[in-house]
Amino acid sequence: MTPGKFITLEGIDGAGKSTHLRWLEKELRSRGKTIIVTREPGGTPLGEALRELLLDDNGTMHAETEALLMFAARREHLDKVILPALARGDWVISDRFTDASFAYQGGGRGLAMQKLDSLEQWVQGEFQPDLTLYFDVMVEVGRQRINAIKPPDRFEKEQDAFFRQVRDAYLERAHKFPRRIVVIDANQPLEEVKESLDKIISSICIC
Ligand SMILES: Nc1ncnc2c1ncn2[C@@H]1O[C@H](COP(=O)(O)OP(=O)(O)OP(=O)(O)O)[C@@H](O)[C@H]1O
Ligand SMILES: Cc1cn([C@H]2C[C@H](O)[C@@H](COP(=O)(O)O)O2)c(=O)[nH]c1=O
Repeated sequence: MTPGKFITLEGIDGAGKSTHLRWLEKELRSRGKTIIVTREPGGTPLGEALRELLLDDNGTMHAETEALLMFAARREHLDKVILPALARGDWVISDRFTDASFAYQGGGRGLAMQKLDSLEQWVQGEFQPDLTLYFDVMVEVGRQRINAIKPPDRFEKEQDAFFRQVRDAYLERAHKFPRRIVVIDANQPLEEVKESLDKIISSICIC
């Protein structure tokens, strides 16, 4: 059996991940892959309950509590969804994974990256996505897109300075892991982003 692949999509809020995830799912299905679409925080009943607490716009929590809950949801997600699907030979596409913890809790909240390294090691060992598509967008553009569609959640209520730190941390991750993380310019119009994505999927030959 051909082993499955694990693809993650990352970016600041409003970068366009969810929009392009739907396109990617369709594209890979048309190539005969069995696709499991999931998200973080979430993806399991417990993870979705944690997501509600984490995104609740009236909620407050210590930055370390936030990081621990993200990794707790991830442990469950790996155990119940991601690893079993990959073992069956399915492909898994996740709207966010561990890079988001480094970007939001590390970059945005300022938690020590070594603490996140330890949590990562504890929860997933050496396991990493086969491919991460990072949708890079200017903070102002992401915010405009989000504001146009829904009221902000607890993260989306953060100031631009927070999102600049998140974006910088994502770019640092992309620099550190150039073979895994592909940067896509998501400031472009939808069709152009889709074309870039199409080229990447074809050129990296993950199929
Ligand atoms: N390149 C683009 N040009 C114009 N509009 C876009 C582009 N990409 C996405 N959008 C629009 O921006 C809005 C937010 O997109 P989407 O929900 O895909 O972002 P997201 O990265 O998943 O955000 P979040 O992380 O907050 O869920 C949607 O209305 C979508 O149609
Ligand atoms: C996995 C993960 C997520 N976050 C943040 C990033 C987003 O603001 C929300 C999820 O909302 P989305 O609409 O599904 O993008 O959660 C985080 O801070 N840390 C994480 O590890």
